Amino acid sequence: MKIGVIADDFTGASDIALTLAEAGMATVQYNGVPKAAGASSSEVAVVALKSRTAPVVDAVAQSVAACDWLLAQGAEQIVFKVCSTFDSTADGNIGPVLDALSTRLNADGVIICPAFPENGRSVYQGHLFVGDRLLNESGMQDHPLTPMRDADLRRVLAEQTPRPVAHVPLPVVAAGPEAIRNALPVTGYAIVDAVSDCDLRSIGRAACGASLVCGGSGIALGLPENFGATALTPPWQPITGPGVVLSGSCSRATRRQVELYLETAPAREISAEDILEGRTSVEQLCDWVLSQGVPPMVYSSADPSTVAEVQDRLGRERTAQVLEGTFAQLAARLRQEGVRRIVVAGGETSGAVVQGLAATELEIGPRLAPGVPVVRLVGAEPVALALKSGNFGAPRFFEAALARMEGRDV
Ligand SMILES: Nc1ncnc2c1ncn2[C@@H]1O[C@H](COP(=O)(O)OP(=O)(O)OP(=O)(O)O)[C@@H](O)[C@H]1O
Ligand SMILES: O=C(O)[C@@H](O)C(=O)CO
Repeated sequence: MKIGVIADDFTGASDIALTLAEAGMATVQYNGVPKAAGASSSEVAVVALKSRTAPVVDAVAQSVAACDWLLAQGAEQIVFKVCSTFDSTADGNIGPVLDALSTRLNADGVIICPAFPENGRSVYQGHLFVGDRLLNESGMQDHPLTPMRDADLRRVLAEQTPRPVAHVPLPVVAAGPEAIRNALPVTGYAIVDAVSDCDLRSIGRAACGASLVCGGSGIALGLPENFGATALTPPWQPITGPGVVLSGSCSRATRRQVELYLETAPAREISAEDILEGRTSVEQLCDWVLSQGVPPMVYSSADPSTVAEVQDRLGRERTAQVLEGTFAQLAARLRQEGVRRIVVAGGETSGAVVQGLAATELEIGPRLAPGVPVVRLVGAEPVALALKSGNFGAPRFFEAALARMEGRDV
């Protein structure tokens, strides 16, 4: 194996798996740290963790276990995949996980760059932008689990680690891989600016031979060339059968997608309180989904003020547990009942659904949108999944994804 990726959430895992698969590397996504050896034919293994919002000690333990497994499979380089909006809680988890991985891999001067220009994320003067807005004015300041209220990544990371955090500015990046390498500090980390894919390719070349790099999926754009890979479109065998959309994401892009899908398909909104007070159950939801013709949608997506009120009443963790648990159980039941196409919106929601489906391994198919591949849950009855990050995808993503799963375009 050439590249081993540790992803801090499940949509992020399929995002970077797509980048590496499109660059021509044989890529498999594992959900959680596998118990056995991986496929010997794969060049990239992406281990998807649900560690972004986990307590720090758990996030560190899971990440180090993933790293050890990847090293045991022969990984030559480890990538720590974080969100392109650098999502982290007040306690971390990016800094503490990076510290543990750096120690494990004896890495210093580690490149960190979450830029993903195709989806509007760029890093300039050490600050993260979403489109033309600073991160803390992009909507991410209201994220239900990881509100991002500072766009200066040097400061955000410095609060999470005792190690020094340096900065490699854009003019150095523009000067090419050698200039970037020369600008890396001898200890700690470097936030590296990037505003284009060309910058990311240079950064990838600069990372040739580095034991550890960290970023969004954009960080992987330039890495495959270091291993002699050439681009291709991952193949896809259509999967037909009943479909469903499960949306737990409250991000702006998802709320628009939900709004538009509501115009064309049957939908049921769920709330943590309805579930806790017995007004909604997994059984009822399952029966309702199965009785629809057009692939229906079950969603909890709500605006920031509704989310804040619910979290005040029930607590952030309890709300997340109840909603994610419902989506996970519902997905498992629906699969048993023959549902074969599942579109999931939201990273935490996707993690819960994939765990509910007990999916240990996913094959990466072609892109449905930048950062979102269609993936196949392998088995006697294969299931097509789309694990969509909250802010990714065009307004009519749900409909398009369900069609592409069965080999149609809309
Ligand atoms: N109606 C709701 N009320 C309160 N909280 C909610 C509601 N719906 C969802 N949430 C919370 O929002 C979280 C959504 O997180 P999720 O990671 O799935 O979406 P996202 O943050 O938009 O996606 P990504 O991480 O890919 O950007 C849920 O885990 C839950 O805690
Ligand atoms: O990098 C991103 O934005 C996504 O892959 C992701 O991790 C969102 O959860």
